[in-house]
Amino acid sequence: MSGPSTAELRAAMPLVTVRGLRVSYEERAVLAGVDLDLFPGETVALLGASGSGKSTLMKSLTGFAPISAGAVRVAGHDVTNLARGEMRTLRSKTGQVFQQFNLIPRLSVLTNVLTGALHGAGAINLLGGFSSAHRRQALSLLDRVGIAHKANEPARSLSGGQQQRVAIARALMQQPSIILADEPVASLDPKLAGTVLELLRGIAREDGIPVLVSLHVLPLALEYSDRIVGLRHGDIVVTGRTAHLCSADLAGLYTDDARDSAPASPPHPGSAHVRLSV
Ligand SMILES: Nc1ncnc2c1ncn2[C@@H]1O[C@H](COP(=O)(O)OP(=O)(O)OP(=O)(O)O)[C@@H](O)[C@H]1O
Repeated sequence: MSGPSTAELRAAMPLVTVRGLRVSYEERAVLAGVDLDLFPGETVALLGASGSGKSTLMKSLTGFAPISAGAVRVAGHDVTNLARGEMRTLRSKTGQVFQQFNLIPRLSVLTNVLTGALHGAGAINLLGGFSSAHRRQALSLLDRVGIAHKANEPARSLSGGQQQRVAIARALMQQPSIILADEPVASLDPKLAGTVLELLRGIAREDGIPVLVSLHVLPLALEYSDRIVGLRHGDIVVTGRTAHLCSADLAGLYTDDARDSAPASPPHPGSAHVRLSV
């Protein structure tokens, strides 16, 4: 199945709009004025060396980073100015997938998926347990990620790749408007990594939601994303359709330099400052 065309992506309204985002920790700028749009149905790979600001950018989308300047809108919410109670709504719409899966090991696979419904809060009666509708939904999601046969096994008995599928099903239980996956395959071997990224990309397309996935392995980004955004010292220095980029365009993200860890603005002369049209 082919991905959304450029025209289709452009026609759609971005679900995420970030403009001039600055995040500082103890007066040290970690994001130095980042602009980003995420469109429905696309998988965007976020690349950059360790400490370049990938996780901070993701945290900024859910209000977990100390934003000092700029505008961040996610699914209609102004993250820099959330009304009372809006933070919970925003986070309930944001499916998150992590490197270490973050499952509850002793609980069954099915129960782990059901915990995704807790983000919706009110609908769940914790004392009474989950509704049969939620159970049916969770089972159907486990089927979708190819792991329904493990529903009653404790999560700890699953392999890493299987656990990440459970974590993805849990994220889908939230009926998310967006999925943020922070190094979701860093603990998996390359073959499993590919299948998990293929799954995420399929979800983006089928459900028409953006998936933002941070990765450390260039070939995986080049194979499993529609668009690439490369951070260097808190600044986006490479961005473009994946089909228009190659490893050489991205190498500058990882070159050493003599800088301290403060963000570069303007970028270091040796860095790739590539902007390709979407
Ligand atoms: N809570 C915090 N307090 C102080 N500094 C922080 C905090 N969180 C992140 N930083 C700093 O911000 C910079 C960017 O961190 P971030 O985790 O966003 O990088 P990253 O690109 O995701 O790195 P990695 O690939 O290693 O996960 C780093 O220098 C980090 O030390």
